[in-house]
Amino acid sequence: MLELKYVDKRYPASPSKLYVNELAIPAGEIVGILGENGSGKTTLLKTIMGLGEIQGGEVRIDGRPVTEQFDRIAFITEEGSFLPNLNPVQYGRWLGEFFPRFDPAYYAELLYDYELPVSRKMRTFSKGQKLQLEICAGLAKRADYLILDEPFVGKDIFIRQESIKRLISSLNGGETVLLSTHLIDEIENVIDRAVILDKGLVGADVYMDEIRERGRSLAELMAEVRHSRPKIRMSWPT
Ligand SMILES: Nc1ncnc2c1ncn2[C@@H]1O[C@H](COP(=O)(O)OP(=O)(O)OP(=O)(O)O)[C@@H](O)[C@H]1O
Repeated sequence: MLELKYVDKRYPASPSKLYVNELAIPAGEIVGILGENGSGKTTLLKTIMGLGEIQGGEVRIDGRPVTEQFDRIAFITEEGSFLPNLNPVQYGRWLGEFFPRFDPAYYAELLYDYELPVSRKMRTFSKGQKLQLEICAGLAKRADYLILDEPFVGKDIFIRQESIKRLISSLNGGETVLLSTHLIDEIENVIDRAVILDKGLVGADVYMDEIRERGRSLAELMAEVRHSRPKIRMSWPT
């Protein structure tokens, strides 16, 4: 179980902030972290990963601070690996040194399944291949939490669909997936739950089954969150 309580995150010299009163995500859920540009999705995901200081509150996994359990989390970024001059085999050795649960045999199997060029430097990979390699690395870390921040940016529809399909089918049911994206139509049938951020606050937190039962769509719900935001009256000086 991932739990956030009274989390208060601010940036120096910026009016932006994130405040999460209470958010509990049981193991095994696939959760969409959604919201407009600048609503706080990346900030929330980084906070969950224990990156950067928070001004208040706590983030815990199974009752223990997230900062003591980095090995349980895999972060799959849109940029791909931070080690572009390595090839996937060398990258696998590096992962094995830093992630105690890393499973080299599973990694090799995934690289083969994804048909990735194993002896080419990662900087020569296409955006789609970089994403797929990061998915292989994330899964092979045998992490309990897979965090994907805007993984589909710059990828074509086939790579997007294939990557998400493979990722979901590779899960063993115990992993929790947190996925931020603007492509809500594409993940609507993949996620179990949607957490919609609005100006740094949780505007809605709903299960997809509930949305479907009510005959609603994610897009409608997001619009509702937007419209229920208190309006600030602006007037030009006379
Ligand atoms: N390092 C930083 N310093 C100051 N302000 C920041 C920093 N990072 C993010 N912010 C601000 O925090 C707010 C939330 O940013 P964040 O990147 O979390 O939003 P987002 O929902 O991921 O946006 P997008 O969909 O555009 O990627 C924004 O107003 C942003 O300008």
